[in-house]
Amino acid sequence: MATTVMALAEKVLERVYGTSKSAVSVTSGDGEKTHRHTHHHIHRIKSYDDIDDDVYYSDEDESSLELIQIGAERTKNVLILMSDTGGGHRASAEAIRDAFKIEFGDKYRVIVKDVWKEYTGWPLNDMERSYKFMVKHVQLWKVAFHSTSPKWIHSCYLAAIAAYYAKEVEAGLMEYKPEIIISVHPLMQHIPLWVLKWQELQKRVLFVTVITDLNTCHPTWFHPGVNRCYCPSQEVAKRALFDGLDESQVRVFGLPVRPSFARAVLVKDDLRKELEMDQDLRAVLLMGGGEGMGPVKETAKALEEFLYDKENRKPIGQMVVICGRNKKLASALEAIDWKIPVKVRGFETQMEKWMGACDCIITKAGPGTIAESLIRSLPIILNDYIPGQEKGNVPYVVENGAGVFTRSPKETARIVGEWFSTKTDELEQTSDNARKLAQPEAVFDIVKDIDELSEQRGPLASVSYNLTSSFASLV
Ligand SMILES: CCCCCCCC/C=C\CCCCCCCC(=O)OC[C@H](CO[C@@H]1O[C@H](CO)[C@H](O)[C@H](O)[C@H]1O)OC(=O)CCCCCCC/C=C\CCCCCCCC
Ligand SMILES: O=c1ccn([C@@H]2O[C@H](COP(=O)(O)OP(=O)(O)O)[C@@H](O)[C@H]2O)c(=O)[nH]1
Repeated sequence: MATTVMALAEKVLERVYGTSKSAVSVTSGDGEKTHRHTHHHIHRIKSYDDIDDDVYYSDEDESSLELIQIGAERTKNVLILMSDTGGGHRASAEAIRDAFKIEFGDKYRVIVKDVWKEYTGWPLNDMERSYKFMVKHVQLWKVAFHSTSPKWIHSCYLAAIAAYYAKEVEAGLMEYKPEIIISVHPLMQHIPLWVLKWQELQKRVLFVTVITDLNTCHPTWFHPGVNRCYCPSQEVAKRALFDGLDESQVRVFGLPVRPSFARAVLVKDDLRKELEMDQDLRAVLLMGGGEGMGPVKETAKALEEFLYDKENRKPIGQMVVICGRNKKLASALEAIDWKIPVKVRGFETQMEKWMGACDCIITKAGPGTIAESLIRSLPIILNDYIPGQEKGNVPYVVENGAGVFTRSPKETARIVGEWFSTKTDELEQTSDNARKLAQPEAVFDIVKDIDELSEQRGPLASVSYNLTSSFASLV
């Protein structure tokens, strides 16, 4: 069934492209090629057969058109496809970009893009809002996640979308002339790969997927047409093999976390001074992903009770609450007159510092936050998860002894209270287990493997966009 649908999808694309491929680009009055965005910006770009070996154009920030002079060793373009559905995909994309820079300097030019948002129309360009709505109405997300799991169902949806937007996606991909495309999002395999296939670029452009879910990920992550599929855990690798990927395509290095987490040496005492926290009291970090989701307020109130020694009228711990983009939550918490030292913060850009300054963390089961906490050896209390992709993160943490799961704010606060008083040994042991599970080098292993793959393809000259039959024939 799935094969039939894939074949149908290809037919749809064939229809879309047909024989006349002139709709993507138009020729301006002066004879130069121009290229039209769905945003109605018109960018002047060179067609690929116009590109000579020494010079190419880049308009990375959309406003400036810069001319890049290239020496003997040309910089390779890497395009990372992501979407801001949750905070994790962007964090992983930025981690990969930073690791490329650290490992290879100017050898690669890395661009992080939400091609759906920038180039297509509804509903793809509005995924963030739709996703937020769906996870708020959690049953709706559960049905959408599970009902789209069979390959033939999601292939149908994606083929329908491709029929509308393949050309726009193509324009988005081609604008950056990538030699390497990295997808860090479950819905960014199929359509880009179809586009590459139809442009006969599949053999020249390296396409890899970096999965950012630790266990029960959606099957759209797995596409047999990729050069590599980087899985963060053995559980995900098993699913990839089960879904038809070959062992040679699969690598398990861990979830990519920003180098500022992986490589920085941070001293707790210094961090507490810098962040103006109490120097002596143990500290708990409370958060709910990039959007500040889950029972954060209730848990903060319960923690206040359990971290206050009523007999001696003094706190036994302090608390940091990071609300992410949830401004309503931040202002509600700021208005409270706390009995213990509390820091309420909005969206923080230096999470590694706040994590480094604390002794344990309470969070929903977001994979990014979990991987970062493990690197900082933080015992984890998971207090919520999004059905589907985050469900499997709970056993991943609990069965490895790196934390516990409870939905009850009171129970959560009781555990923290004990960790900070009578059960400090348990806190230490859980912290050790967390450290053992951490994979701080994952992001570097991933970029090194991509570099190796790209080197195996030979010098860039042979990969350059010297196209005669494919995209060049569009313009
Ligand atoms: C009775 C039948 C009803 C069927 C209704 C189905 C209608 C289809 C509508 C929606 C499609 C739902 C897609 C499900 C596939 C999702 C794959 C997945 O795992 O997505 C996860 C990401 C979010 O990333 C996760 O975020 C987490 C934190 O929040 C965490 O960080 C984790 O690591 C991340 O992986 O979700 C998305 O990006 C989904 C966005 C869906 C928005 C839906 C809006 C509609 C827009 C376009 C329709 C696209 C339809 C394509 C369908 C393809 C089928 C898969
Ligand atoms: O104020 C904040 C809150 C969260 N994050 C980061 O956002 C990501 C959240 O990803 P996760 O997968 O945990 O959950 P999501 O937000 O995708 O649901 C992690 O890298 C966090 O460190 C951040 O940088 N600043």
